[in-house]
Amino acid sequence: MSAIGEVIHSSKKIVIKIGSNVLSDDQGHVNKETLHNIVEQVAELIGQGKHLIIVSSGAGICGVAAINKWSRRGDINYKQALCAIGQVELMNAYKEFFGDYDLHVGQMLLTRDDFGDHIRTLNIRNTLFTLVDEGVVPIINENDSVSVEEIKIGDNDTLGALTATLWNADLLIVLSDIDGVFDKNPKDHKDAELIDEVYDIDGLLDEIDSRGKSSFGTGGIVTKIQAARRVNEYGIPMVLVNGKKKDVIKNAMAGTGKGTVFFGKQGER
Ligand SMILES: Nc1ncnc2c1ncn2[C@@H]1O[C@H](COP(=O)(O)OP(=O)(O)O)[C@@H](O)[C@H]1O
Ligand SMILES: N[C@@H](CCC(=O)OP(=O)(O)O)C(=O)O
Repeated sequence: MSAIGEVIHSSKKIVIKIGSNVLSDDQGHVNKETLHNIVEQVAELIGQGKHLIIVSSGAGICGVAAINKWSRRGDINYKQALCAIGQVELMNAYKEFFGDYDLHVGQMLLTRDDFGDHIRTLNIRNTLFTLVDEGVVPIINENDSVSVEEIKIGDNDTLGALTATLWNADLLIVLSDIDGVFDKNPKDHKDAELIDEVYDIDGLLDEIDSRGKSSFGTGGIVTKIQAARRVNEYGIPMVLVNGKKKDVIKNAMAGTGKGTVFFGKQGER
């Protein structure tokens, strides 16, 4: 079996982070086919007895499509208003699609402060454990409408990693719009080569060109690598695969398909 397949099979508690570009089309409408396929795969994992938490981006871009204006407004109050609108669109889609599998969803909107406060982290943990124990799928996003610069987490790769460590997950899966980490941006370079296993993150950062990100993305590949570093420090591996590809998790488990798995030094074999 492939390393990615093995790591997903052997993990019981999994956090899946889904990027804006995976969820929305070029105009910002929820990409229903892709999202439904991801939900189907999550439902299947739950059916196999795994515990799942979703960290979902996409509020901002779904807000643009929903209200059909303000897309070019740079002012923070408009950005926050768009997230308030788009978060509803996003959750409507999740509620509808998980409903097809008789699964309920619960929304949690968090800020950086929540992760720095002992009582709040305890409450987050309690809520997460209760939802998951009761078979409900928690869907987390940053609380963008209240997150001014000073208290912002800033990107959901980091939020995914913070969630994975807080919940003591066995694995973080990041779904983006690329097949994994390459030696250079595959969107700009046809000859970019995929790196399928990473044990040394400092070495990786020295080795690759990490410039550029997708149109709606926030952090690019750098925040994904930082997220890997964060979870690897706790002994949690991270898998990066292309969430736009149909059945990507299923195929990874079957040993087909591409991706990068970050084991970190602790996972060195
Ligand atoms: N070396 C690299 N390997 C893979 N992707 C890269 C690399 N350098 C830059 N990128 C860019 O990072 C993007 C993914 O990050 P981002 O746009 O933030 O996505 P998401 O919305 O999934 O968080 C890719 O679309 C790609 O253009
Ligand atoms: N919280 C923001 C997403 C921030 C973010 O990190 O986006 P992405 O890089 O697409 O994962 C939103 O919902 O629009």
